[in-house]
Amino acid sequence: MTHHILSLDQGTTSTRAILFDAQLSPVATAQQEFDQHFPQSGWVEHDAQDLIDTSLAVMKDVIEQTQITPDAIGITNQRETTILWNTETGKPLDRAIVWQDRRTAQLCAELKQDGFETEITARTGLLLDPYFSGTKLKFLLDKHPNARDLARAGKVKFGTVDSWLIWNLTEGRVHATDATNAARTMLYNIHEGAWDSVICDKLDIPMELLPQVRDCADTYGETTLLGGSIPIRGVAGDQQAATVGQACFKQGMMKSTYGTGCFAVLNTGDTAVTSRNRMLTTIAYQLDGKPTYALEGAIFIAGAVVQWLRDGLGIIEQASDTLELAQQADETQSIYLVPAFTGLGAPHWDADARGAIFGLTRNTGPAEFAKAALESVGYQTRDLIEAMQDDWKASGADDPDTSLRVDGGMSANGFAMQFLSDILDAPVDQPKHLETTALGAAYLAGLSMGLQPAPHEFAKQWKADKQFTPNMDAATRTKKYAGWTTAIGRTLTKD
Ligand SMILES: Nc1ncnc2c1ncn2[C@@H]1O[C@H](COP(=O)(O)OP(=O)(O)O)[C@@H](O)[C@H]1O
Ligand SMILES: O=P(O)(O)OC[C@H](O)CO
Repeated sequence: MTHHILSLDQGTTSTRAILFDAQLSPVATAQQEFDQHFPQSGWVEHDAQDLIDTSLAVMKDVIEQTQITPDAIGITNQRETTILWNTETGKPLDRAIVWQDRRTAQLCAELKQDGFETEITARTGLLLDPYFSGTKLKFLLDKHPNARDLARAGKVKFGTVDSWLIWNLTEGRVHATDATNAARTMLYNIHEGAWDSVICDKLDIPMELLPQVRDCADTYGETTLLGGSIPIRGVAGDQQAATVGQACFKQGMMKSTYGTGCFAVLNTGDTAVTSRNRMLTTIAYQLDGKPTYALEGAIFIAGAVVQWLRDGLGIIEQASDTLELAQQADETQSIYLVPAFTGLGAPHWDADARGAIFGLTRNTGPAEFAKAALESVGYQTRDLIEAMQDDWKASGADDPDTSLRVDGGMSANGFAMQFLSDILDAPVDQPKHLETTALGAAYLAGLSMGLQPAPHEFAKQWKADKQFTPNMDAATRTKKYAGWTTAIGRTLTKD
């Protein structure tokens, strides 16, 4: 009998549901955007109820479109975003603090001065940065003075978005997260596979409020809110779900997702590789109680630079216009756009850097801007990949895979992907369905139900729809990348 899995992808700007059939082909899709709240400079919040409402709406939509009740649900989500709620009222204590929110920068700086970053990295694989949940949670507990006592009495719980969704979908019966989401909280010891009491003590976080950590393919209760009783059987953070969806199951394999930002993940297998280049050590996925580790690099601005060309400069009408425009650019101009609109992420981690453009002449126009914007994504990816590969080789491992699997909205841009291949001097592989995040969550749920084959069998089904191969001579590549390195050097606010 054929079966269907409903994948829920709760992202930063929108919530999507995709119903997959037994072959993991998409059957129906629904999407809803929700409001972003910016109460102060550098603060980003979501109304936690919006995340529930849009999730229920899109899931009901695909069920209504198809009249199919899915066999299971897989959840994938924006990571790190922090929610605290009262278990008696079911209401959040505050708005969700989103991963992009920088309000705890000062607290992180103080903890760094105390020398606490070494502890954080050794235990969690992360850096001491406001990006992660730990200091956001401390902020919320400090703001609501009785929250700690209520937490100790089991009346206040914490969760990343996955836990909040599971709690609501199971109507308060299950308080759980998966290992990949836990690994982004800065409270989870990725080596021991347990919440870390030293970090929780330091941040004054009562451990009673933390969710139970489970595998990515596991049981997460059932929901009766969509008609019938549907089990939740797969959970992973969105970048990790994309790693699964891209079938990067062997160590040395890499994927890079190009949405608003870009997140590159390198599977390092059983080894949690410590970075000497300020990359993150994280969990790619956890199956049968066994974590598979990864190195991760995050670029905050990728497709968002194209949005800026459209909404900020008004030089294009839609994102895809950049392709033709970039092809018309004057080859003799060397324009570098460093899109540090919200600082620079890995490997620089310079929160104070701001965007810059170099090499302008009187002949510079929209075409050169478009080209420089698309190229900036390739250059930034090379920065990440070189840092991760260096870490990987320094760990004594064999050379990593040279090919890069790409997905996400911006990977539809042929100019950007060809330049990426040129500047990396490596093949860039694109699968047919770019919705690999949702696919990964559906696969995990199917695996847990026994409806999908083991990872190595699933990996055989992965096919590149398009491959970009390097077509740039070595001298040009070296010269162009040297120009980028100079541009970055002139943009950074610190050495
Ligand atoms: N053809 C294209 N060329 C360049 N950028 C694109 C193209 N299509 C989409 N994008 C960019 O990709 C992003 C949307 O991708 P998506 O995967 O939906 O992102 P997210 O999940 O972060 O919202 C936008 O920032 C948009 O500017
Ligand atoms: O929701 P996205 O696709 O922008 O992904 C956000 C990341 O999970 C943040 O770490």
